[in-house]
Amino acid sequence: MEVGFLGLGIMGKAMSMNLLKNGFKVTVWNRTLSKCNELVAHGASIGKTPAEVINKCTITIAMLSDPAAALSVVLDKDGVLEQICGGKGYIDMSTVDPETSCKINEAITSKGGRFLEAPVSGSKQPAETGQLVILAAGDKALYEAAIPAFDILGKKSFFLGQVGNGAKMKLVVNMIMGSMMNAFSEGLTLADRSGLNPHDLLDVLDLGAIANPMFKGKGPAMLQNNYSPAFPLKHQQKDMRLALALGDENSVPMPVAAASNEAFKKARSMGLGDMDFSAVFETLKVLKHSS
Ligand SMILES: NC(=O)C1=CN([C@@H]2O[C@H](COP(=O)(O)OP(=O)(O)OC[C@H]3O[C@@H](n4cnc5c(N)ncnc54)[C@H](OP(=O)(O)O)[C@@H]3O)[C@@H](O)[C@H]2O)C=CC1
Ligand SMILES: O=CCCC(=O)O
Repeated sequence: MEVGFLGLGIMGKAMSMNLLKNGFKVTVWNRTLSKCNELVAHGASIGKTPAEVINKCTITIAMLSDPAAALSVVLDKDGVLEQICGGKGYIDMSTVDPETSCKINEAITSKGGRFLEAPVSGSKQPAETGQLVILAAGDKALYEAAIPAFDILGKKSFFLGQVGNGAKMKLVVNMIMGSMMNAFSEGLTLADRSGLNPHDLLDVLDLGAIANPMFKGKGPAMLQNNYSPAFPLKHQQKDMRLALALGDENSVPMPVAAASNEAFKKARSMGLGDMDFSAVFETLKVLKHSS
């Protein structure tokens, strides 16, 4: 199967590499074109523009940073829209809001193309090992055509109905995750400041009802001030902001998420946006120094 792939950041690089290693022919494009070189060394072809990739491939996947990037790659000059047509499918796996996804759907389908949104749960390592959870919605026939690729990329795919539902599910999940990361950071800080060993807290948490892979995976690195980015903090803050907007639209009070968003904004203002989202822990250390 031949697929196009637009966006070779942390996730896109790992996902397209995984497709290549599993026998797919892949044509890649990235805004910073030099990032295509490593994929080419593993057998990928390059498209010089998104339009060129769409022209070559029946199905093209995108994994881009945010709503502005997702819209730009479709609508701007040399973008997806210039070449999309009947018989071609476009799958956006970026995390965006439902409105952005609906706009892209309208643009693609107005040219006769098929559209599926398919954001993912899971980070850099699950992307490398094909263990993502795929939250698809939109064109069911395109979903079925993409299953061979989804089976490589993920451990489970959900089809959630109409366009927007995948985006909503992803935002709800990441809203919970961002709030948990803040509670975890506060817990580690409280343990330390009240005279406990935070490593003991990690052990206690791991044996109880709130044990989870995020605490287990990120906790030891956080205690070493290691925030090597798997999920960049700027993207987590973007997801909190988009989830809060979804809460506004649906009149859902979300004081916990709102407080977490403020903490991520503070971390961004401290220059931590490109670090892993667990670097929100650093915002609490600032309080210590200033007290
Ligand atoms: N990292 C993670 O753990 C996860 C991330 N996600 C989501 O996946 C998406 C990608 O994340 P990730 O790979 O971590 O992000 P990165 O920041 O590593 O990569 C972002 C990608 O978007 C491209 N890009 C940014 N702005 C534009 C633009 N205006 N036009 C064209 N391309 C643009 C970048 O190109 P360039 O190289 O030129 O900058 C790069 O390819 C995000 O929506 C994120 O929320 C979802 C699940 C997990
Ligand atoms: O959007 C990023 C999600 C990261 C994760 O699920 O670990």
